[in-house]
Formats: sequence, C-alpha cells, structure tokens
Amino acid sequence: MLNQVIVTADRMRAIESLMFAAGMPVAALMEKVAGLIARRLAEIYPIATYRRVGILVGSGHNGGDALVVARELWHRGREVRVYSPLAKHKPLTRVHRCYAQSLGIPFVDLEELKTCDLIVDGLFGFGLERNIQGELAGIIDKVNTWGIPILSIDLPSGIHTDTGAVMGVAIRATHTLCLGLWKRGLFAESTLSYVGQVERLDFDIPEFMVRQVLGDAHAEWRIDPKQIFRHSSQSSRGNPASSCLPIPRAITTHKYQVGHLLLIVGSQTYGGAALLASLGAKASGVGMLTIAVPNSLRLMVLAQVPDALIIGCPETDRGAIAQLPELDLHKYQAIACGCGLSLEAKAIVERVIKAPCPLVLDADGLTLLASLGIDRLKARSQATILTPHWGEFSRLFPELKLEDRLTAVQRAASQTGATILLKGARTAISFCDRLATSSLEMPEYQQTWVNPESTPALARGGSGDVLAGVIGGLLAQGMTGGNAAIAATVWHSQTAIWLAKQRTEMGVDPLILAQNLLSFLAHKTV
Ligand SMILES: NC(=O)C1=CN([C@@H]2O[C@H](COP(=O)(O)OP(=O)(O)OC[C@H]3O[C@@H](n4cnc5c(N)ncnc54)[C@H](O)[C@@H]3O)[C@@H](O)[C@H]2O)[C@@H](O)CC1
Ligand SMILES: Nc1ncnc2c1ncn2[C@@H]1O[C@H](COP(=O)(O)OP(=O)(O)O)[C@@H](O)[C@H]1O
Ligand SMILES: [K+]
Repeated sequence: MLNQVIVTADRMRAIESLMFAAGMPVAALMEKVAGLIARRLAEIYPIATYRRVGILVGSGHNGGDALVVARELWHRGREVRVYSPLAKHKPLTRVHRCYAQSLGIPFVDLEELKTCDLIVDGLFGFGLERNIQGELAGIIDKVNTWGIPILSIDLPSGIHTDTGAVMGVAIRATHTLCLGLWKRGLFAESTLSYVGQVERLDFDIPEFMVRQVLGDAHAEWRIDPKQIFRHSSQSSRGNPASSCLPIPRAITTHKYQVGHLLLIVGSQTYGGAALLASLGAKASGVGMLTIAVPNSLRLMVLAQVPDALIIGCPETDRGAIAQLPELDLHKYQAIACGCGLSLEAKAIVERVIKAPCPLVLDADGLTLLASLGIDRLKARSQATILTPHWGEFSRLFPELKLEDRLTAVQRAASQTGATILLKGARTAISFCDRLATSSLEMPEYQQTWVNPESTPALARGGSGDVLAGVIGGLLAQGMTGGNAAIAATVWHSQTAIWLAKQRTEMGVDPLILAQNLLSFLAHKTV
C-alpha cells in the first residue's frame, strides 16, 4: 500500500506529524532517512567513478538531509564540497551545518562544484512555497548547464510537490529519490524532463498512520506494475474479475464462457486501425471475437484474423460504416467501438451507447461522442470506458482542459460515471468500482491510478488501437472497467518497454506490439 499511495505536501506533513507526536524524534528520522539516501547513492553512483560530490544545501530539512548525506559520504572517503547559499536555516539544519564544518568539510563557492562528478540537490523538498527568484534561480540555472549527474533528494528543487509545476526554475535531475511516500507532482507529465529516474525510499512510515491521515477513500494512487502479472503457480487461485494477468481459466470452460467481444472498427481510410484493434483483442484471449467492419475491409481482416467472425457492413460513399446489419447486441459481453471508424459513423456511436453490455469507446468514437454530447452516457446502465488522449479529452470535457491531468481525469470520471483512461506518457485512469490486484483489494469508490512506467516508443499512430482492443477483450472476459483499464494499460506499456530494449525505441511499431503481447506475458509470468 505504501508503494502505491500518492500524497500532497499537506498529507505528507500530517503523516510526519503523527510520527513525531508518537515519539519519533525529528532528528532521529532525519538521520535515518539521510542514511538511506547515502547508502542508495553509493549503489547508484559508486565511489570509483563519482569520488567528488558537490552538495547543494537549502534552508529547510531538505538541506538538513543533504548535510547528513554530505557527512556520511565524507566519512566513506568521498571528496565532498558543500554549497550553502542561504543565510538562515531551520535549527536542525543549522546544527548539521555546524557539525559538517567542524569536520573540515569544505564549504565553497558555487563555481567550485563545477569539477564534481556528482551533485546532490538538497535545496528544496516539499516545503517549497513560492517561485524561486533572484540569486537562487541563477544558481539552479547554472547547475543545470554543467551536465554533471544530479541526485535530487525527495523532489528536484523547484518542482511543486502537488502540481508538478516548475516554480520559476527547477533542477534537472538524473535521479530522484522520493522519500517515504510518492509525491503527487512527480506524476505530472511536465515534470518528466526534470525528475530523471525516480525511485521511492521507504523509511518505515507505519501504515496505520498513513491510513489514519488518508482515510478509507484515498483518491490518488500509483499503479505497481508488478502486481498485475500473476506467477504461473498462482494461476489456479486467481480471481478472473481482478486486474491480474493472465486471466485464469476453469479447466472445463468453453469458448462461450470466455467472453464474446464485438469490435466495431475501421473505414476505407483507416483500415489498419481495425486490424490493430482486432489483434489487440485477439491477444486478450477472448473466447469469441466478432469484428464489424465496412464491407470493403472484410476480406482483408478475415485473412489476418481467421479465428474471428467478420461482419461486413454497408458503407458510405467514403467507405465508413453506414449502418450495422441487424445484430442482437445482447449476445456480446462487451463492445469496443471507434478505432479508425472515421467521423461519418455518428449513427453507429449513437446505437452502441444504447447497447446493454460494457462498452469501450476510443478514437473517432470519442470525437463522435463529443459531437453528440457527453450527456448521452446517462442512458447507459453498464460499464463504459472512454480512452481519450489529451486532444480527445479536451473535446469531450472542454471545461476541464485547464486542470492538471489527475484532477481533470478524476472530474471527468465522476461527472460521467464512466471509467476514463487519459492516455499519455503517464496514463491516468479514474473510475468508481472495485479494484483488485495480486496484493491489494480496494473497495468501490472514486479512485484515480497513474501508470508510472512507459516508453516514448509508444508515441506512434496505432498504439492506441491495440490498447482499445485489449481492453475490450478483458472486459468481455469479466473484468470490471477499472480492472480492465489498469491491466491493459500496464500490459501494453510493459510490453513496449520490453520490446524497446530489444529493438530500440524506434522499433516498437503497433503491429510488433500486438504480436508480442503474449510472449511478454509468458516471459513475465513464468
Ligand atoms: N522532518 C524530517 O525530519 C524529515 C524531513 N524530510 C525532508 O524534509 C523536507 C521538507 O523540509 P521542510 O519542510 O523544511 O522544507 P524544505 O527543506 O523543502 O524547504 C523549506 C524552506 O525553504 C523556504 N522556502 C520555501 N520556498 C522558498 C523559495 N521559493 N525561495 C526561498 N526559500 C523558500 C521555506 O521558508 C523554508 O525555510 C523533505 O522534502 C525531506 O527532504 C524527510 O527526510 C523526511 C523526514
Ligand atoms: N511519450 C509517450 N510515452 C509513453 N507512452 C506514450 C507516449 N506517447 C503515447 N503513448 C501511449 O501510446 C498510445 C497512443 O495512443 P493514441 O494517442 O490513441 O494513438 P493512436 O490513436 O494513433 O493509436 C497510448 O497508450 C499512450 O499512452
Ligand atoms: K531537492
């Protein structure tokens, strides 16, 4: 649980206050935390390569942490230099400063850090309150130009803890060691070019204190990708409705018990999108797959997905689906609609909104929904998942486009009752249903989850079509909207990360991605 909650500065302060009130001395906690930082630093930046370490010290406890780290590194044989530009310090920081000076650690001018092998950034942590200006801003700008690796303590100095906004200027870290609990600002996409590699240092905050402050309905969570993949020895115990993969199958099951998904996709212009969504759905292991496409795509899709039932639909002059033939929508466990549909297929979206089963709307399906009006979703009685990127999101929820992504996705989900999956480098998913991973069971309430690991290899046309197909397939097999959205997002992005290691970020085209989803899953869960 501690590795999954996302907190604001206020919440973090309240949790620390509980620890202090219960008897943990402030100085002891700083000693403990900074000891952990120094040990992790030694693993990431070994002394043989990073002997000379420059320490940036601010006035608060982030600076105090940095001074304890300076002292520990000094005792372990590093050449440490401290730059401490501010006149006033909090009492605990001041005493660590005096002690470091008494040991003979040099306190130097900024320019003397320029020849260091590593910089430790302890200027500001979650206490940053206002924009950084004047001399301090100049210092940060200068350090950023040196090209020396920077390890930031808690957050890169200058990043707002809650919003991730750059407060005038911010350190561009190579590595950030987030202390105790994940800070909200680290998940804003705009901070990704500042934080470098991010990891959390656990300093044994008692879980009951975290629960006491956050309550039973905490809103913001970080997905732990490891929890999505089930080890093969666990499969028989699995719960098919959780977000764990692979989905367990009863030994006596038959194809109609493993879900029937209807995909409604494609147009003459966007035939590939239909295929990519189909391949994503196929990889999900769904028992039956029916694919409705414009007549002219029928044979192409059949040749590539011979196991599917293909329904050729009458088409408009420009090759969009004009209407669905008489289909009984009751017989499907889920429908996924929209990939490559084109903007001529409004009637199709109007019809599927009324379908009596869970529904995924993606791509053109979302743009058409925006033109119909988001209120149309009020008619739905079953789960709905909308999978917009930011452009589509802004069309659907124009009044939310000034909000930060986490707030925006949360509001959109509570307004509509749908699961909203806002795509991007840090996909955010908000929903109100029961979530279950391998070690966490969450009750039903409005919650927002962020996918913390992905790769820009996915930034190419068609990646999203694969994702929509996977979500549809998981929904049809009985996952709830929230579970399906989380499982599919993690599976999709982790497969891309795995492929990018083998093929570079240039080599993860959507076809390769769809074809490798299952190899990745097998590799992950052996
Ligand atoms: N209490 C503890 O012993 C622990 C503290 N921790 C560390 O303490 C940090 C938080 O410490 P603080 O609350 O002291 O906050 P910071 O160290 O982040 O800085 C706050 C200080 O900076 C000043 N300040 C804020 N914005 C400024 C600006 N724009 N320009 C100039 N000065 C500005 C404030 O007036 C205050 O003096 C965490 O990020 C973490 O590094 C953690 O190690 C956990 C344990
Ligand atoms: N920079 C990035 N880092 C990580 N993932 C990304 C990045 N850019 C895009 N993605 C992912 O790639 C997919 C793109 O989907 P989408 O924008 O719908 O494209 P398309 O409609 O062409 O398939 C989404 O899953 C998104 O989260
Ligand atoms: K910092």
